[in-house]
Amino acid sequence: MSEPIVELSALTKVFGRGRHAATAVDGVSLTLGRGESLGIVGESGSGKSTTAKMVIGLERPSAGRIVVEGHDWTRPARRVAERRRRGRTVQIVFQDPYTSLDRRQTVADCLAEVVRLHFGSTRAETARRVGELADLVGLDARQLAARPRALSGGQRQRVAIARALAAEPGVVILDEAVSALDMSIQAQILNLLDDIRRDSGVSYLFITHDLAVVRQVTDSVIVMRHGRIVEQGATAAVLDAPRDPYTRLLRDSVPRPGWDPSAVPARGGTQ
Ligand SMILES: Nc1ncnc2c1ncn2[C@@H]1O[C@H](COP(=O)(O)OP(=O)(O)OP(=O)(O)O)[C@@H](O)[C@H]1O
Repeated sequence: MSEPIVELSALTKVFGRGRHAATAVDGVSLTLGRGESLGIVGESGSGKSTTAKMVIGLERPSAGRIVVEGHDWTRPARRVAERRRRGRTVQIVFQDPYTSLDRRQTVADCLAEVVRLHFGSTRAETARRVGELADLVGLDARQLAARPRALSGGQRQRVAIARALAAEPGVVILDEAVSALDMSIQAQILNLLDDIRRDSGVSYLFITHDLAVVRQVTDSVIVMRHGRIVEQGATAAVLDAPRDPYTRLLRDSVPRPGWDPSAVPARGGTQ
């Protein structure tokens, strides 16, 4: 494996207290290497997003350790400079970028803001970088001048990806980032993400419930259930010959030619 960029050890998150305590993430350990793409799959509520939120500091771990680029990120950053450094190192793209884009800002202004924040660039440098980012994700001049409401879902997701890349991060977490897009747009965005990774060496943590997406864009995969890792390994090996009954169930639940829904065992069968 390449040099580790994110290392999680026995990461745990318990929401609530006493009788109301619920363990959302239960002792998750994983390593993401520089330039690698790691998938986290599992059904709704299995703890995928909570794991991601702990990495970017949106949730505080109850136990365990987070190390990013060799620095301990388990505790929240106290100083502004440290918060900014962390924000620059790991970026996240959510399923619905509309909620996280400022409706009053043009796309160009939105990207320029991030470039200035992280690099303090001059106007000319910022404009040049915004142009590069737009080229990278395939946004044209008209789209750069538009506000988010005038863009399609796929175009907005390109903006969200460009904004994440504007910080020149080592890691981008993609949390169901292509789930809301129709199949052809999804394929375009996945190809784009693949090209960007090859050219820039960025690492992806790819959170999804969609095994077809995992197969297309990840090198290795982790399968989560009830907050725990039930299986992990190289993506092709896990998907072609799953060892865990839950992974088999996930795989067999995906419709494909000749698929027989009646052959998928009931959930209880995997307990
Ligand atoms: N802020 C919170 N307070 C209490 N419980 C929470 C909170 N956030 C998440 N949970 C619970 O933690 C568990 C894991 O949720 P999480 O969102 O991480 O799952 P997920 O695998 O990402 O699901 P989905 O694919 O639906 O987003 C769920 O049972 C959820 O209800």
